[in-house]
Order: sequence, then C-alpha cells, then structure tokens
Amino acid sequence: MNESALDISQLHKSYAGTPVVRDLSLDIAPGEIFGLLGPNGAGKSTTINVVAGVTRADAGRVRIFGHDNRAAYRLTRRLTGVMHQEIVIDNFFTIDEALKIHSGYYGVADDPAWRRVLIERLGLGPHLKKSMNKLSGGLKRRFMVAKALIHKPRLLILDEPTAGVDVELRRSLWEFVREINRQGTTVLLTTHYLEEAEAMCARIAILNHGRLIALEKTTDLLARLDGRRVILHLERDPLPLDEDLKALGAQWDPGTATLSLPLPEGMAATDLLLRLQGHQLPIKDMELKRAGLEEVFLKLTGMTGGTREGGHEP
Ligand SMILES: Nc1ncnc2c1ncn2[C@@H]1O[C@H](COP(=O)(O)OP(=O)(O)OP(=O)(O)O)[C@@H](O)[C@H]1O
Repeated sequence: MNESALDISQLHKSYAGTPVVRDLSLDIAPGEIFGLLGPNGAGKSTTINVVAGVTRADAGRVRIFGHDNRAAYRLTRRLTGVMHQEIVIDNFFTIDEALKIHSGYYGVADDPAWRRVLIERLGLGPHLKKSMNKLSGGLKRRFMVAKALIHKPRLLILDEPTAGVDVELRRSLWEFVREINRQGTTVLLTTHYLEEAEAMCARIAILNHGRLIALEKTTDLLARLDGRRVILHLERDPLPLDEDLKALGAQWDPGTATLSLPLPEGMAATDLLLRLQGHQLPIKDMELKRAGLEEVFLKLTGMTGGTREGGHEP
C-alpha cells in the first residue's frame, strides 16, 4: 500500500474558545524526516499531542500509516514513538528498569539487543542504575528518546529533543536519528535551531498562531528567504550607495560602518567580493551570516500578512 506515514487533515483545536491549531493539513511520506517549526505557542506541541492521541482535536482527523488514530488507537500507538516536550519520568524506576518494561505498554516484547543499542547510542550506559529524579535535564531527554524508540515504532516524533542537551550529544543524537531513518523510520521533529532543521529535514512546515504558513522543501524555503548575507565591516563610511551596490541589494548601516549584501543562492562569498572589487571598499573584516529561525519567522509572517487574524495572541 502506498499510504502516508502521517496524514493530518483539517485539524482544529481550541482552548477556552481560543484557536491554537487552525485547519491544519499536512502529509508526511514514509521515510521522510520532516520538520515542524514555529515560534513559541504556534501550536506544534498541541498538534503532536493530537497525533499521539493524548489530546482530542475539535475537528479533523489524523491517519498514521493509513489508520485513524482514534478508531485504531492501540495500533497507531504501537506504530508511533513520541518524545514529548515536557519531561515526564517515573521516579520509581531506574533507567534500566523503565526501558525493560516500557515496550510491554505497547504489547511488544522486550528486545534486549535493541535495548542495548539504544543504551549505547544514547550514552545511557553509565547511568542505568540511577533513579529518574537524579538525572540531569539532558540525560532525562536522552532517556525519553530511548523510551520513544524502545518498541521500534515506524513513525518517530521528537518534540524539541535537543533542548538542554550539550553540543556533542546533540550531534550524536541527530546522527542516531539519521541512522534510524535510513533503516526505514519516518521522523517528525520540532526544534528551535534552524541549523538542525536545515541539516536534518528534507521538508519543513512552519506554523504561526496555529496556522500553516509554509510547507516546502527545506532548500526551496531557505532559498526563497535568501538566508545568507555577507557582512562587510569597513574602516570608514563609504560614499552613498551607488546604483551598482543598490542593484546588489546592499544595505548600509552607518552606525556600525557595516555594509550588508544578500548572497544569492549558489554564489560563493568570494565571487561576490570579486564583483565588488571596482568599488575599492575599505574592508576591515568580513563575515557570512545565515538567517536565524526568528528572522525566518519574521519574514514569513510578514509575507503572509494575516498572522494577527482574529486578533489572537497566544
Ligand atoms: N492544556 C492546555 N490548556 C490551555 N491552553 C493550552 C494548553 N496546551 C497548550 N495551550 C496553549 O496553546 C497554544 C499553543 O501551545 P503549544 O504548546 O502547542 O505551542 P508550541 O508551538 O509547541 O510552543 P513552544 O515552541 O513554546 O513549545 C499556546 O498559547 C498554549 O498556551
């Protein structure tokens, strides 16, 4: 069968009369790594909670590998592994005990070899006998990732898995997620780091005030937002921008004596510098900047305009 891994259709959810997810439809193909991004309060976790079946939508439906997540709750629960954003742990168990019993919740037998892989790859080995309340925030998150994967789900949902995780572990965590994906698991993730979404996701959806404002291939989205800029720090104020610099989209900030130019997709920064040679700019230093997630959101919400629709502020 050629069904979607996750098919969300016309989902709507309000809290106390305030819509937090509005008419959301999106489709994730088997084998994809898909990023769901958006500013704080955009409705990402609510959407994930509805998909996981822990929050009930007001309208719309969710299908996981072709099965309705309410009509076939037990089956879709087994097909899905969710790492929620809030840290939920059970203080009665050590990591080892919790992982041993957890797959039973999904009606799946414990697989000691797979458990060992998760323990090793998520760096949990030295902490197996620790009780949950003694774990650091980053360790709790890694444990939650292991728990989400223990029953070998076909769809893995990670809601900000790298919050509070240090750089090295973040890198190894994403490497592991990539590996699991290569072995066939579909991944839906949220992150507050644009670089992570860029490195991991083939497609990205952006939510704002519960509404889908972009859903594109990551490369198309970033190219459309012309993310990269070359920043030139100058010795002194240049002459007013001439037509050539204006045509390149240069912006001058006299306060800091910096000239900022967008770097077109596919062009190397050195090519742009060559193009500027004739201007004899007194360049002191140069940097290449990529738009951050906040800038992306700002730009997109500016493009779509209607983000304050209905006067709703989360
Ligand atoms: N159980 C709840 N009761 C009332 N309001 C809620 C509840 N859960 C979420 N909300 C509200 O719904 C809106 C969307 O929240 P949600 O957590 O889905 O956003 P998010 O995009 O995941 O944000 P963040 O990036 O901060 O995690 C927010 O205004 C939040 O306060």
